[in-house]
Amino acid sequence: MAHKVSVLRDKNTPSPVFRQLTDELVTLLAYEATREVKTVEVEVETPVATTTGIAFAKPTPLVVPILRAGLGMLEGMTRLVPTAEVGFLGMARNEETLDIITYAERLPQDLTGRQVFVLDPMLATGGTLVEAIKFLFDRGAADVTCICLIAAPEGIAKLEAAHGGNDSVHLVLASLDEKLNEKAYIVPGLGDAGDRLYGVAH
Ligand SMILES: O=P(O)(O)OC[C@H]1O[C@H](OP(=O)(O)OP(=O)(O)O)[C@H](O)[C@@H]1O
Ligand SMILES: O=c1cc[nH]c(=O)[nH]1
Ligand SMILES: [Mg+2]
Repeated sequence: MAHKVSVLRDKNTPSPVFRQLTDELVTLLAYEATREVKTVEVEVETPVATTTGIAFAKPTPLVVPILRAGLGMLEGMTRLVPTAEVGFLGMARNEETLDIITYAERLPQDLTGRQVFVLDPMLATGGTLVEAIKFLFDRGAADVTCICLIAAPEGIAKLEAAHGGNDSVHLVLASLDEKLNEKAYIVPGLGDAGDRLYGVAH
């Protein structure tokens, strides 16, 4: 995993390779993130006999990539949990004020009892994830697991302060980096994940 993160960080890694590596990394992280997913026993008919298998418990788990950069993680996640449902949140950080603007959402109004898996490669100040988690709990989510590639200690601290007491909030990471710079970018980080994935058109 560490090797993949190193290539991801390299500013000379072009978007197609960056996308491929993001996809591979999230599948590795998703394995860890879904260890606690609620399951139920189901009867399975094999070509030979009837047996007991397992399936996701209802309500179906919900995967929520945070646009733009979270989208780069979606395929890798749905490859591991193909029967999960997918909802979308579009959130952007104002680079001057660091305020978070939620500019799009396509999510069920009622998330009562649902296990939600949030996808976002970067946890910098924590503003985006704190807001996203609040949004999901406000709609009734039972449990939120955030899958990120890289985090700064400042972002972890903000998440702890906002949701630390809630043992239904979980975080899975590929790398905990050193700090934020004066522009609130993660150091050493990988730059702006959305730009690295999709080019600079924002
Ligand atoms: O922890 P924070 O300080 O909130 O920063 C992290 C957020 O910043 C980046 O998104 P950005 O706002 O650049 O939008 P993008 O995903 O469309 O690039 C990244 O994808 C995270 O969502
Ligand atoms: O380093 C950072 C910080 C915020 N958002 C990013 O995409 N990268
Ligand atoms: Mg983003």
